[in-house]
Amino acid sequence: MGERIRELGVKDFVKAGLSVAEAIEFDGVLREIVSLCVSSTDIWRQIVTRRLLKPSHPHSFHQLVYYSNYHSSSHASDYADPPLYWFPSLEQAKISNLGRVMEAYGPKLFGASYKDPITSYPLMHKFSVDNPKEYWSIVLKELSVSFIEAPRCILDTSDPSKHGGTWLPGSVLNIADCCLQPGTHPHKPDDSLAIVWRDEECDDSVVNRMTLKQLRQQVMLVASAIDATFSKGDAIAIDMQMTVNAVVIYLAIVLAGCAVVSIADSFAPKEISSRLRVSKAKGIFTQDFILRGGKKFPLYSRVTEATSCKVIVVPVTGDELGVQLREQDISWKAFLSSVSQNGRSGYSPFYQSVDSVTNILFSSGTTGDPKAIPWTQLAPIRSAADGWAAIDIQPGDVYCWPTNLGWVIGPTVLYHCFLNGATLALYHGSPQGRDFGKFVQDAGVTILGTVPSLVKGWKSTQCMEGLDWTKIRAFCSSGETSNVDDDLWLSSKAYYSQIVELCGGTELASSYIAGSPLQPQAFGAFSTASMTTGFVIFGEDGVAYPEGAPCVGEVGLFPLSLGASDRLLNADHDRVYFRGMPTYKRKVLRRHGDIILRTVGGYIIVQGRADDTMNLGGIKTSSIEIERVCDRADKCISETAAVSVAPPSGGPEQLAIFVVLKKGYISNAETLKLKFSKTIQSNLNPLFKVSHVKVVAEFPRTASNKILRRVLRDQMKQELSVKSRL
Ligand SMILES: Nc1ncnc2c1ncn2[C@@H]1O[C@H](COP(=O)(O)OP(=O)(O)OP(=O)(O)O)[C@@H](O)[C@H]1O
Repeated sequence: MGERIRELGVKDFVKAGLSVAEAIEFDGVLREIVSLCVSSTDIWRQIVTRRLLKPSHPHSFHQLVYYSNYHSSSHASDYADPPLYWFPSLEQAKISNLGRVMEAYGPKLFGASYKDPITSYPLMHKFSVDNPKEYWSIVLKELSVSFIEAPRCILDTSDPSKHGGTWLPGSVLNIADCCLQPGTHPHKPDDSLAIVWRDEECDDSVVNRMTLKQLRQQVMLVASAIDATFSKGDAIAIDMQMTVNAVVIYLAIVLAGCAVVSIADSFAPKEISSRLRVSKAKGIFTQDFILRGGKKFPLYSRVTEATSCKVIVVPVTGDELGVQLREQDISWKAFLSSVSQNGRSGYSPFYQSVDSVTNILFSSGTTGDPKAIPWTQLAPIRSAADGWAAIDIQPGDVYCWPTNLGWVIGPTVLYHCFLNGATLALYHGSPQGRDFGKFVQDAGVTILGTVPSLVKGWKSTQCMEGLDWTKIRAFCSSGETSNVDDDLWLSSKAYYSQIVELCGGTELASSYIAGSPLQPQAFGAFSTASMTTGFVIFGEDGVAYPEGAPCVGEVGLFPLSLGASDRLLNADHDRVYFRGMPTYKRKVLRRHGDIILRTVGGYIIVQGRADDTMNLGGIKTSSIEIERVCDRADKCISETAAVSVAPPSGGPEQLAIFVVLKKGYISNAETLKLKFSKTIQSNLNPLFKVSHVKVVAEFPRTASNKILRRVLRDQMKQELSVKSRL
């Protein structure tokens, strides 16, 4: 293991971009480390613990060290554990949220079996799955959640038709009020910072700040205005950038006992219209324009094309609107001025049962039409608990995740912050350029959330070079499979901070697999099922593989889950998530549709969606497995998408690979076909044959940037059928 790193010398380091003096110094320390360590993992652990690799070093140098160290351990077997890049320290583990709770409760719960938060993590996880009532009664005390009427119990399983269980029955609360009230545990005084933000094109000005008290006052004012215009229970949409105003409006709608309809600001009128129709929205908050990358894009006009219902229009900059309004619509300023003097002095939150709907979200639609998923007040609690355990969000953290309230991450981030006492950091502009990175630096962001395509862009344009991101103690990544090399780049920007992978679903209000601050981490892999989540991996026969066994198959979630959906507005919930699923220990499993691989050491790698699985010559494989090796087949490749298609004349499925080239590179399908064949045959399976390669300018994606492989598959099918008719 790691023999390649033992062969590296000063010359190699200089070639990878270090100065001679730096290279000599690095070589000296590396030689000492290598002579002391037996395994690649130990070598890497020493390198990162001693902070030998610096954010200022060129990426080529980071690559040289990482890949030389882990070279021979890759592809050792299909189920080998992935290389580790991050390791928890016992000291840190003990002050993490979950570690602290484990130190307090561990000896009582597990007796002499309890050792410490790292060693005993598997025990604690199992406990949370087997005893969700006890786990939740501990965690609820850690979150900023208070009930006006306490729940009768944590979980009631007496109704067999409710596969997911009845959680916190009888309880009454207002979850937005929980976000806005000060508290001592978590530490959330009135003068703590609730939001910090910066407008685009104000990159040299100080970061704006809003305390919890100021946020509460603003939210109450908007909630009073909502009361004056709408009725309790109304669905009210938000189609805006994720600005401070959007966050205030979101919380105000919930505080007023209405339901937010989340619509991403990138949608076309048709998509806006269908979301408003499905949710029966009574009104919509929007902006006159969107400001992104210095350009203004119309938004109000898109919304009016979609609906005749009342639109409340927030100006993108300043106080005045840049558009003429329809008769039924109203400006933000006029809307706020509808509040009487009385209404300005305070507001009584609308307390309602825990299962009332607070938000209607839409899944991204990679497998079909987007599903309209109602979030009750349980979903925010679940989201916050997930962030508490997996991301270890704490008071004092400054948490930034560029997204939109129309994607599950949007509302998730709000609850992550406000129910855990962290500060939300918002950049009012595009996250793709250096300006965003400067905001991250200036705001002192400690947790930065990402999606893989964003990281790919930052790395390839090198726009973040020279910025100081070393306050970041954890990155997060979600939405799509991340790319190992992009993550190597990202993590290196903060001396190899952890990247917490999260994979879940809008309908779960959480992740089902995640990283953990209590376990060593590997790029692009998950180290655990999220707390309280149990699952099995089952084969095509529907039979579950033994617990913990290395295997690959479809995931089936244990059905009991606080915060997971129990209804859909535009589809049959039972049919979508339960019908036709295998049972395990006499309980029907919940469908999630992901194909996952479990390694010998229990790491999990997402292989894609069940519908993206292909059968190549009788061997089942997944798109993502193929793309992982093809992405690295040549320097000219930006990304690849693999699909399989049945030829028009019938017969076995054929493998087709779509390629997007890096800017400024050229290549042709034939050359790439040879390269892909070679790398697939040597890294995956000598029997896999690449039948078609197509270079395209970009991939079709969902509005949230997920590759639509079903569209590529249809496109290839069509091309093949045209060819066969010629
Ligand atoms: N970190 C991640 N790594 C790999 N895949 C991920 C990750 N995060 C999310 N995903 C993928 O996204 C899915 C969840 O996305 P979402 O809830 O928007 O539903 P969707 O499946 O894309 O949409 P629809 O249900 O409408 O088809 C996961 O099941 C998984 O396939």
